[in-house]
Amino acid sequence: MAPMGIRLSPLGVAVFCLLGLGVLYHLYSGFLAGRFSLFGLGGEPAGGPAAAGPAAAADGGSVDLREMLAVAVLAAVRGGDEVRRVRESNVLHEKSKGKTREGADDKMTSGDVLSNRKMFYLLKTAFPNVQINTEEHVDATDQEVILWDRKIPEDILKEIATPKEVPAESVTVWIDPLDATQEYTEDLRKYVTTMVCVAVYGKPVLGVIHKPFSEYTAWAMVDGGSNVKARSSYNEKTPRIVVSRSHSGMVKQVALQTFGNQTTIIPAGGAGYKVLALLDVPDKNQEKADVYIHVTYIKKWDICAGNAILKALGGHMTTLNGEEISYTGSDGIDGGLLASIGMNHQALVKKLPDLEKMGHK
Ligand SMILES: Nc1ncnc2c1ncn2[C@@H]1O[C@H](COP(=O)(O)O)[C@@H](OP(=O)(O)O)[C@H]1O
Ligand SMILES: [Mg+2]
Repeated sequence: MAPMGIRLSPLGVAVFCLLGLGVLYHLYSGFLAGRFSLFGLGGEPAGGPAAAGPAAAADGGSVDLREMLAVAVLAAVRGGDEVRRVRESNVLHEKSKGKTREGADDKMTSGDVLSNRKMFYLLKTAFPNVQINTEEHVDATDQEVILWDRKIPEDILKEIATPKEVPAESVTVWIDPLDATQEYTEDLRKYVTTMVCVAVYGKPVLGVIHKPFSEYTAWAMVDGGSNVKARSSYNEKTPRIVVSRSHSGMVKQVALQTFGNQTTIIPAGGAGYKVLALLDVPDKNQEKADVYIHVTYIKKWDICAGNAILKALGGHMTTLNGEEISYTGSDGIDGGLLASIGMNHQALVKKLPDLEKMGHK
């Protein structure tokens, strides 16, 4: 006989244990589902978001995209301060990193290097577990610990009410510390931008384009919010086409062949500037265009932020064949670029001539 008359019924113990396990399971699965809800980003690894969540939690933890946006804006502005300071000093220390495939000088200045240092270390210190790809070399012996005060600006909080958590290992950040370096060396300041992009599973999700000489910043998050919008109308029939002024290749021939001789071509520097030309940007130095076309090789840090912003606003940036661009893996893309908003993008793709037949490649 049990002492004090307490007898444990085996059935009671079993029911109690089962109930306990049920409560634990409920708490655990609910917690993870909330933490890693990917708010319609798609592109999760095989097995879906349920597979992504626990695996990622065990590895690099999660990051909040709303916080990443706050730091990305700060990084673009701080990098831009360096870009402006160097330009105003008139001591650019301009040099060539080599040649592009087409034989143009691939330039770099102190503006690129110092902006890169600020932008990279701000993002890396705030988010040590995410992959960051940047245009310029990061000097590990010249580190700068720049702490983020963890404040999310009001305009971001107003647009994006809740945190957006994703697994840290799903994220790739792309930094362009100085877009339009060629034009920067020519003192064509309006074309210059600093850019940050965050891709999740290779899809561009948030983008920041900052103009250091106008102190204007555009940002947007797919399924989140933005501080910039599309214009109310675009000319689809005879569009104004913005193209590269220093890496043009056959772009003018392509544009005229596609849209006819009545089409206006606007040569401009910087991929960031050219994406802003498609949007409603309150900057008197910003030209306006209906379509952005690029035909030569281009790097992902040049285009990711613009791609994310266009996507967030309902526009498109694809290769000239209409293929989506994946922002993981290699640094560059070969298939050219077509960017549009407020028009039928696939119809534009169909109109474009076959570049291979035009002898582009
Ligand atoms: N064929 C090419 N090869 C390498 N980089 C290219 C390129 N065409 C454009 N780019 C880069 O893409 C950005 C926009 O180019 P563009 O002003 O000609 O439209 C510039 O970035 P950076 O200024 O950051 O180097 C430029 O160097
Ligand atoms: Mg650059």
